[in-house]
Amino acid sequence: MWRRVASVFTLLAPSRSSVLNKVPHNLKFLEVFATEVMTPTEDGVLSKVKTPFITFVLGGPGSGKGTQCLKIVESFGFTHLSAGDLLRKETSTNAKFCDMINDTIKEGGIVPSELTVKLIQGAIDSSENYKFLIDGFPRSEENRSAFEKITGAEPNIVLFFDCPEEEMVRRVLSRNEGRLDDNIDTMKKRLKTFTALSLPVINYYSEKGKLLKINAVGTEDEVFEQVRPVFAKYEKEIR
Ligand SMILES: Nc1ncnc2c1ncn2[C@@H]1O[C@H](COP(=O)(O)OP(=O)(O)O)[C@@H](O)[C@H]1O
Ligand SMILES: Nc1ccn([C@H]2C[C@H](O)[C@@H](COP(=O)(O)OP(=O)(O)O)O2)c(=O)n1
Ligand SMILES: [Mg+2]
Repeated sequence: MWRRVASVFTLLAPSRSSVLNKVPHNLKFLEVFATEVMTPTEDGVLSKVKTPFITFVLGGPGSGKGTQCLKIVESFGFTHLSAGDLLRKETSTNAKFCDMINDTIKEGGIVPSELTVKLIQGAIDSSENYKFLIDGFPRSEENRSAFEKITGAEPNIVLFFDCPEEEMVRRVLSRNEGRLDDNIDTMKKRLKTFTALSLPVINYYSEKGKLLKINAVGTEDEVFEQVRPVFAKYEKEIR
């Protein structure tokens, strides 16, 4: 019998009730790509459960992360969680943080990690899926360490969309989604933030051997032809 583990974040952090810590503590199951575990149900019967498969999707602003995530969802059935989308949604539902989030986004900064991790954790926990694309996160070492500390989890793989600055600027300025950060002043600040805070995270995963670098220049389909084999390789873990 298949069932999804109750909550991703209960798998590794026993003090919190979330899917990631339903599996024995410190097992580092995400690194060994285990996708099924035997877990006792309330009546004591052992049943197979799927463990989460987490992909971080990184790249500068306008590099095409969101666009490629939609294609990955279509082909491989992932749930797409964009940190930016979660924060923008929060501005319409949470009056307390609305101004802080909007100001940070407009200034090209990064929202305090605790809030972003909480939103990601909540979205994972309320999903029935077990495979997730976490898009635009972690964007700083602080983001990364907060995620690890709060959830006890690590990504299975990390995609990095590598795109020249001029191309990112061109794409952002013609994105036309009415976003308050899609203007040249914010974009300049975002590129500085990317270099100063996000590139170190990308280097961290590269050194760990988890980074899969994708050339983001080309048509959407051409870029996806580089992405597809990455997930095809993990077919056993994500089917
Ligand atoms: N390969 C591509 N070539 C040209 N334009 C693209 C490509 N991929 C995405 N875009 C466009 O560039 C803009 C930014 O893409 P998006 O997916 O929102 O990037 P990100 O999420 O990394 O900021 C969007 O208007 C999108 O339609
Ligand atoms: N981990 C994150 C992700 C996004 N944000 C904020 C700051 C970012 O500039 C905005 C927009 O992020 P989003 O991923 O939607 O932006 P792009 O798709 O890369 O253009 O949200 C954040 O503070 N922390
Ligand atoms: Mg995006």
